[in-house]
Amino acid sequence: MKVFITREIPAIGIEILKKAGIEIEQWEEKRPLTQNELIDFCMQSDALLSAGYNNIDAYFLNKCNHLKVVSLHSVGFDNVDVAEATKLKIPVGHTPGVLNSATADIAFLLMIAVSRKAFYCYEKIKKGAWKFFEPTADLGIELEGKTVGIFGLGNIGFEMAKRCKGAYDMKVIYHNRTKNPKAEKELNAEWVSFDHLLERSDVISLHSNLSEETRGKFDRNAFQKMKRSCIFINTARGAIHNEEDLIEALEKRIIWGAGLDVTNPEPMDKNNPLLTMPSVAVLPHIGSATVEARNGMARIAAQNVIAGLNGEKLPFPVNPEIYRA
Ligand SMILES: NC(=O)C1=CN([C@@H]2O[C@H](COP(=O)(O)OP(=O)(O)OC[C@H]3O[C@@H](n4cnc5c(N)ncnc54)[C@H](O)[C@@H]3O)[C@@H](O)[C@H]2O)C=CC1
Ligand SMILES: O=C(O)C(=O)CO
Repeated sequence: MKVFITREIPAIGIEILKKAGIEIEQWEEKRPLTQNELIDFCMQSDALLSAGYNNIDAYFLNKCNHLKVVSLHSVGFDNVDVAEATKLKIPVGHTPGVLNSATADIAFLLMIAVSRKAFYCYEKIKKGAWKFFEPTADLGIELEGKTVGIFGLGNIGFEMAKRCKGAYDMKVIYHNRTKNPKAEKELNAEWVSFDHLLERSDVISLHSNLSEETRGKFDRNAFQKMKRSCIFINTARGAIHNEEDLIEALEKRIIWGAGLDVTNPEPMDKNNPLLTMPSVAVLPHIGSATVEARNGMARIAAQNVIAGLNGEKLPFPVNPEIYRA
């Protein structure tokens, strides 16, 4: 049995696969594979371990419908046509849980960085523009006792809410498809409608999946409903907000600031106007970039491959319905 891996992953994942006697072929180049290259490699393999947001669409899946498993080295699965995989009975695996703390830390870091214009002030020093102490310059806003609105209160959203509550005694409100009893009990979190989330939050932090329902949901209309002092944080997926509308909202001071770990497209162009705005902080999609999280992801991704190749239920399937009936 052979697995094709689309980018270097932590050694623990390779060790687990080797121990299970699985042959490994890995993409060695730094550039991302084209879809045709991906198809060519997968034609020679029984499983795919996708570690670089490859486009796993209906075309790919139908070409490679012999695959016994598509294992993602990520929790997000918006790069996969899951409905088509399910139709073709190809199990898709992902890596939930192990990256909750790492990703919530980045959301929390961005929130504080934006509230105090930290990235902008750092750039100021590097440019030699720090001349003297100015009592009215670079003023931020404080977070203590403010309201954080979580959009998508699942695993990572819960960890972000916990940090906000614990560090700043923030009031937690959230908008999610379903209510989250654990967050309501432990964090006194309150479910609110989408409009109330926009209107009441001092900080809005996105933690939902990217889907056709959430694509572009944070647009001009949404920004206009937010407080003028609102800080907008996105560590979920860049396509959940409309970038043009976000730039406009910041330029016209409709909202106060924004912190992004994810952009659309990625990488962000170095001349993007967001990169020079005082109350904006941008990071290059490093939410899960800790040793602990990445090792956990590699381990789970390898375990999903092994289960798929053995014809067993994946430990962490995205489409568990293929095992029913
Ligand atoms: N920046 C980074 O490096 C990382 C980004 N992510 C992103 O974070 C997302 C969330 O990850 P988890 O918390 O593990 O997933 P999760 O499945 O535990 O939580 C997602 C939550 O969003 C909710 N949701 C989905 N669509 C919604 C809608 N239309 N309206 C309201 N709520 C909705 C779901 O009900 C669920 O509670 C991933 O899908 C991924 O895109 C994940 C890890 C790292
Ligand atoms: O897991 C994900 O979905 C990421 O974005 C990176 O870990």
